[in-house]
Amino acid sequence: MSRTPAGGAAVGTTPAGSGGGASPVPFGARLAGAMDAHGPLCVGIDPHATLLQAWGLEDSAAGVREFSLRVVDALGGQVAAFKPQAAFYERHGSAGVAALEDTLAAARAAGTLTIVDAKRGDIGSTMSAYADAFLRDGSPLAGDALTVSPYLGFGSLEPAVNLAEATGRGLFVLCLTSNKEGPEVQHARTGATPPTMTGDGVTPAPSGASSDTPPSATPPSATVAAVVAAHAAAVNAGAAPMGSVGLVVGATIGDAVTSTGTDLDAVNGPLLAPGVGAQGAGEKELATTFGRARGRVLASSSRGILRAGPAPHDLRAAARQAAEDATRALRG
Ligand SMILES: O=c1ccn([C@@H]2O[C@H](COP(=O)(O)O)[C@@H](O)[C@H]2O)c(=O)[nH]1
Repeated sequence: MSRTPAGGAAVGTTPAGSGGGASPVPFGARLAGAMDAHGPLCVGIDPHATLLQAWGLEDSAAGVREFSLRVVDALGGQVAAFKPQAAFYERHGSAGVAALEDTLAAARAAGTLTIVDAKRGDIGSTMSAYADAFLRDGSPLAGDALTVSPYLGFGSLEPAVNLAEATGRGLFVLCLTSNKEGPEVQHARTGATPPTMTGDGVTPAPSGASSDTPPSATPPSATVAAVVAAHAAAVNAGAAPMGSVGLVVGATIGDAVTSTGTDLDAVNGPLLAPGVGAQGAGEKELATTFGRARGRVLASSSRGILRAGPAPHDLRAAARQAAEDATRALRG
């Protein structure tokens, strides 16, 4: 089978680590260009066993590789981004991880941005190793961005934030996830005070009461999601057209942005919105969930598009429809 991209020029998406020596174009700028060129849609590559079977492929590393390369062949150069889900590759061991590497290389060759959905997070010293694996130029597992978990504290992500900035890559930090179990953690209130912005930049949050606060006053209480968003806002301050540290905010979360007091307007970074398609969110949810931040939303659908395969023209039709729906909802 030919592995030539199906066509369509990607604007402003020069992959990170593509050489040249000059400072890399930041991920936020590259993603903004790709969304303008192709619409605000990310196609998830999730080679579920059931999908492999439906496509006539075996549930093996070879099947996962073939599935993924067919998706890239059909849609490369035509959508803003691909989001391969690492779990579906890792379940096949080292050969599966090699299939993920091949998928990332094929997407890079097709000129389409990749978000590796691996949701990594650990203490800072270990986070450095994850950053090295997924964000370093020349690493076979490096895409253009990585999903990360802030639940060891946002500061533990610093090695990833720093390496992403140095290499023109991006992060998507879990904030308000699309699953129904997320609120028990993400809506919880915390004694931590979010970092606050000043005209000159970022001021770290005070650790205790300020001198004009009565000692008995209860410290301000923000939700976990609001604190995570405020940290991202602090990192992205001043970036144009937007910063490179985005958030994961599911399209299925209803009014949780408002009810948790999460200030998405201030984030100034991309918002990856899974939950479109198979999890039930559509045009209406995309239009109503993100408020004034909707222009920075990248809608993400995996099974909703992949189920249309394996014929390339059917995949393309499903992706085109999803991109049109997302464009109407988010940019109309
Ligand atoms: O909050 C989140 C974060 C990540 N995901 C991932 O996105 C895809 C969704 O797949 P669909 O087939 O479109 O439901 C999957 O890889 C999840 O792990 C999410 O759904 N929600």
